[in-house]
Amino acid sequence: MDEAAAVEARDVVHCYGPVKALDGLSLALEAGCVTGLLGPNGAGKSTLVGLLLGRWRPQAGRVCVCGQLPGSLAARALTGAMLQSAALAAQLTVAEHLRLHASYHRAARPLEQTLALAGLQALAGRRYGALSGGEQRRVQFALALCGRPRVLVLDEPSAALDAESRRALWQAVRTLADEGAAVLMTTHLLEEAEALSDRVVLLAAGRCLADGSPAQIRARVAAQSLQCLSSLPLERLRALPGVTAAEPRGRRVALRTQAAETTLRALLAADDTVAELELTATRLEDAVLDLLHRETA
Ligand SMILES: Nc1ncnc2c1ncn2[C@@H]1O[C@H](COP(=O)(O)OP(=O)(O)OP(=O)(O)O)[C@@H](O)[C@H]1O
Repeated sequence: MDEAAAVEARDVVHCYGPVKALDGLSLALEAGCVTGLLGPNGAGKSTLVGLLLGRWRPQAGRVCVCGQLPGSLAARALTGAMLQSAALAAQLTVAEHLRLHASYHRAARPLEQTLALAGLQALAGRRYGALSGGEQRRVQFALALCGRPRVLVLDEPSAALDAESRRALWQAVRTLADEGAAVLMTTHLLEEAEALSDRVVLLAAGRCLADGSPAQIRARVAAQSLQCLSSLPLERLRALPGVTAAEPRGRRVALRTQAAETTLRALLAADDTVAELELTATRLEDAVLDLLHRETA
């Protein structure tokens, strides 16, 4: 095992009856790095999170958290987690929850610092049950970070957060990584993964399909996106040279192309009504869709 890694999974296989959720997955997470864990529904992301938290053991392979067995007291003391749902006592206030949780940790963060990182200063005295869904998510985030974890697992942390809270959460996650935490974040928001992740791991069918910085993942798909108003039907657009996908985007159509200039020439030759033309570089979302498409093709 890699002693320097904050988390290491090696050759992990995990099955639920006949369903192979993880199929020989190996992954090491470094301190100070935010890793975005991406993948379609059923890819195995939550299974990996469950293994890191010691909820279950792999049927084959090994998982270590800071050299400890996941779920052990030592590993739990070093891990903070924000899962997709949490059952917290409705009658306790935000500050009471945080004080209680901090009391489990030897080097817990001061309450004011935790409140500030999660944007909860104004809500410290409010009962948890009287908070909105997004505010409750921020409390769950605060609980995950209050013990100064060396490994922070965030399972779809932005779900239910408004745009401003989401940006604030991203900033807080960045601060925690800069302090040295190894952060693993699952998300379906590729904009979030792109904005926040130092590294992106794309899972599909329990295996790693791609692993690299957002820029490296984008570079694996030498595609560009072309949007325009066109009178051609989608089938004609899909058949243009270089085009790998065509789909409606509001009034316009979005084409993904491997050869932008060639596609553009053919498009203009075939349709003299083309308007509102816009050519953009590949976003992480396009690259991920392309990689998944190639896998299933
Ligand atoms: N408790 C369970 N019993 C049986 N099968 C399960 C169980 N939990 C997960 N699975 C199956 O294991 C596979 C991986 O599921 P997992 O929840 O890890 O995926 P995921 O990537 O987290 O998906 P999502 O994005 O939908 O949350 C899926 O095929 C799922 O149906």
